[in-house]
Amino acid sequence: MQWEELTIVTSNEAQAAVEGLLIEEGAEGIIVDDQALQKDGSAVIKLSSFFASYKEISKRLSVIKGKIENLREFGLDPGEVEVKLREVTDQWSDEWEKYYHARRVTRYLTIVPSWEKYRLSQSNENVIRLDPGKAFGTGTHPTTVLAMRALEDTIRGAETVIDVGTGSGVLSIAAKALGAGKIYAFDIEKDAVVSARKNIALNPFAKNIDIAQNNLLTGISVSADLIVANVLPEVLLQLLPQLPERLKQGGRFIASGIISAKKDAMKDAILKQGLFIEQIATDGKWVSIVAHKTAEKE
Ligand SMILES: C[S@@+](CC[C@H](N)C(=O)[O-])C[C@H]1O[C@@H](n2cnc3c(N)ncnc32)[C@H](O)[C@@H]1O
Repeated sequence: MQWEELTIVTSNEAQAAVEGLLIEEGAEGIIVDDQALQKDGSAVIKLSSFFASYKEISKRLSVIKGKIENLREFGLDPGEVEVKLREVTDQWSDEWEKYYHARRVTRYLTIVPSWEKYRLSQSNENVIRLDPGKAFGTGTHPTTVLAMRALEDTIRGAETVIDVGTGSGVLSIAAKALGAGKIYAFDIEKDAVVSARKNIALNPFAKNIDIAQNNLLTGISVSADLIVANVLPEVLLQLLPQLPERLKQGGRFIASGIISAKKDAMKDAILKQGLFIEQIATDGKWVSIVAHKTAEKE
């Protein structure tokens, strides 16, 4: 198969955000070189991302460059950005598999690549099998891990869950492993829906998950006990006004994908929807927030 390899050199602090952008543009995989150096010897991050040729990513280059420059508005300095595009025919996925191994990402959840053999080390460990067609599909990104930790703290059993921006489906599968009931998973990207379906099929316990292509919760009439969304802050801001109607009384919202510079703005925006913040967690420069609909005793 013909691929286009888009290589972006950026700063360490912008790495995760640029990865997020590449995923949203439809990258099928990303290889991160965190040992790269610029000509002057300063440390940089080199992200090699792979796109199917038919996606004609070359037509999106100026948009991608613009989005990277816009990260400055979110308090992230992408440094001196270099962007290169070339055609490749080799099997990048062989390369990818070298970097991706089983990892216990939270107390109870372990992510295991679909091709890797794995023996449980503890009886309370839940294994999630994933085939990372997309980089966020690895389940090991800090924003995904924060969301999974919040799911562990929140799920008691049988909750109806909505997963907004499901990507590889990892959070829906995690919610199932933790005992959730019915799950509705949505993503704006058709490829993500396909990838989520495949990953759900890899995990036989993950039954009762409906997946559909949808923009946020527009046109959705389900009410949920729990809504989880790991998406970029600007997407979270669009989602917030839809939450009060879709959450049951006492229902919870888990927001992840928040860069720490945006934490206070996000808290304010959540409070404006009449939700109450009950937990804020951080991992490096990433923040997750858990909020609920009805005030217990604040
Ligand atoms: C950062 S990834 C998270 C994937 C996965 N939930 C995880 O935690 O690893 C964000 C996902 O949100 C999706 N997304 C972005 N904007 C969206 C929108 N307006 N409606 C639904 N999904 C959206 C993207 O396609 C992408 O799959």
